[in-house]
Amino acid sequence: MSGRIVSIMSQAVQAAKKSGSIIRNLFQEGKWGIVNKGKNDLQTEADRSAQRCIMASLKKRYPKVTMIGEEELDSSQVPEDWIELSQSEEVLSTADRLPDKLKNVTDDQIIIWIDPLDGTAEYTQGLLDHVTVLIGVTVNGEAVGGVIYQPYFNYKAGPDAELGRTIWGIVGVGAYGIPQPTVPPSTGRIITTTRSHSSGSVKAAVDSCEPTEVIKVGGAGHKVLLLIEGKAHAYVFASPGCKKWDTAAPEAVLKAAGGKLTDIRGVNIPYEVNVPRRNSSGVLATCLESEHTWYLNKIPDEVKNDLKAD
Ligand SMILES: Nc1ncnc2c1ncn2[C@@H]1O[C@H](COP(=O)(O)O)[C@@H](OP(=O)(O)O)[C@H]1O
Ligand SMILES: [Mg+2]
Ligand SMILES: [Mg+2]
Ligand SMILES: [Mg+2]
Repeated sequence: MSGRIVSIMSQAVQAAKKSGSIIRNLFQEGKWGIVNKGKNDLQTEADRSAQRCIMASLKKRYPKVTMIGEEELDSSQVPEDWIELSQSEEVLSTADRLPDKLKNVTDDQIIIWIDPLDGTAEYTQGLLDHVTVLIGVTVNGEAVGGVIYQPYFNYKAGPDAELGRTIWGIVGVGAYGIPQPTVPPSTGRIITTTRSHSSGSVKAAVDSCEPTEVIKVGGAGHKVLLLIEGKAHAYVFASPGCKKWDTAAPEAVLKAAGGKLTDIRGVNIPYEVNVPRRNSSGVLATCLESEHTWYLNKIPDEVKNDLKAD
């Protein structure tokens, strides 16, 4: 089954774009449908509809692949025009560059992790460029492919601007959709972290890294985009709040771009089917793989010990 990963990724790119147009339509129509899932944890009609679009689309082509989405809902019945079966030519054209270990992968080795709307808190507050759609592809528990679609990219550029951009990557193939190769900011130590889910340990970990600037924004996808774009050096989140669907796609795209994402202790995040959904030991990501150890050594042991894996 050579090329399974490329095939899935090529449809995931298209499905992410389609779900982005559903998110924009719902926002324009003011259809909020907010449900409170827990403390500081909202779900909107856009979260639900985007997930149903992505799940139903990918399930149609890959019925045997395990798919895990953030929202608990049934995606078996969706409007016909939400089913996106097209494939991105750009992704397909990279098939001959796939590393050997990603060739001949079978459906039972793959999990697709879907965060239909990352940055929901910011979405409800009108901070629209913080929102991303995340589709991560993992093989044998390792993040290998990811799509980060930013539906409101360019939304401040005037009524004629084209909205949205797609960033995708496959480890060993490369990252696409960003204007230039990833390089960190040339000066300072710029750290990005949560805007809406802070805590004592989140703050302690950021402070220990001696930042010259802290960028507090919503969404795991958005924060990793800041790294890939060379706007921040590191993403530091010493909290158990992020889940596997928050990190799978960003981790893969960042790795494909030359960066690194692990938990706050430097341990790789596992993505096998039975793992707890929470990333209970936090997130530490850097623009460059080579800078990861520096940040890891700065995180206090108390913080590392407090954030034990489930
Ligand atoms: N304390 C917490 N409780 C619930 N979700 C949390 C959380 N901390 C982080 N998250 C989730 O992790 C993602 C990134 O968070 P943040 O923007 O604060 O960095 C968000 O995903 P969603 O918006 O997809 O739910 C958010 O809900
Ligand atoms: Mg959520
Ligand atoms: Mg999320
Ligand atoms: Mg979400």
